[in-house]
Amino acid sequence: MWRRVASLSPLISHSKPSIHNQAASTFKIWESFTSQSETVTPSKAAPFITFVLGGPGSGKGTQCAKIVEAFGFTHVSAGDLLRREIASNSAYGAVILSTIREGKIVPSQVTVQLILKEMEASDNCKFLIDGFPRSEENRKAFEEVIGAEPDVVLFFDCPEQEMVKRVLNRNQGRVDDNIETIKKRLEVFDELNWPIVNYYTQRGKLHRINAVGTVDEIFEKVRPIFAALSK
Ligand SMILES: Nc1ncnc2c1ncn2[C@@H]1O[C@H](COP(=O)(O)OP(=O)(O)O)[C@@H](O)[C@H]1O
Ligand SMILES: Nc1ccn([C@H]2C[C@H](O)[C@@H](COP(=O)(O)OP(=O)(O)O)O2)c(=O)n1
Ligand SMILES: [Mg+2]
Repeated sequence: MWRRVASLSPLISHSKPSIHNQAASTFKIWESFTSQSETVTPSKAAPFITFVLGGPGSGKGTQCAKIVEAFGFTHVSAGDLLRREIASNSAYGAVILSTIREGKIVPSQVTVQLILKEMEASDNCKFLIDGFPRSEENRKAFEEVIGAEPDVVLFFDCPEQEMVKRVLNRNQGRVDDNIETIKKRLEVFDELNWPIVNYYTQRGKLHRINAVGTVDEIFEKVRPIFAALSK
């Protein structure tokens, strides 16, 4: 495992080394990495982070499962973490539920803390952060709290009509998988997603993937991105 991660390390970049070092102390994995190889410098041993963008129903979760299987990432789904929070009747649960039901975005502070906790609890160092960031506010909050930028950003680009069709057929009993909420989610997505896409395009990190096709066809476009990194 370490060798694979070490081989990914030349592609790992971090824009704010000082904040990163500060946040690094919060990662158990950081300590284990730095003690595992004498050739590894701290900046190379940081977590390898992939953000997974795309509208509702674009296939993020489905492709994440394939990436986990093929490349050993840990899947951190922002939506799943928020739904877990609702189910646990936590202090934030009611607010999260009404926000999701309205098709809006939960305050970044809440989501980033949940993501951070999940990353801290993992022994893995390769993370797929699915459904995040969904706004510039999300993106900035992550950078401030975690102190690192993603190494790779995937964007599953899917026509609205196809996304609506998939969400309505999803059948997972989700409160937001109904036509009224989907319309709102698509409006929010259209309003907030493009600045994020533009930001990571400018930074040379974005991989735009046409999300129309079978699950396997789409994964064949995803695979080379990670295969190249682990060479
Ligand atoms: N390429 C695809 N073609 C058709 N249906 C798909 C495809 N990928 C995923 N699905 C289905 O569409 C629905 C939404 O997929 P999901 O992975 O949950 O998307 P997201 O996480 O982006 O909302 C699910 O029911 C899933 O099985
Ligand atoms: N970064 C995030 C991710 C999800 N949410 C909320 C709002 C989203 O509509 C719901 C569901 O997110 P999820 O990623 O599970 O949704 P899809 O898989 O794209 O259908 O959670 C959020 O507020 N902030
Ligand atoms: Mg999903």
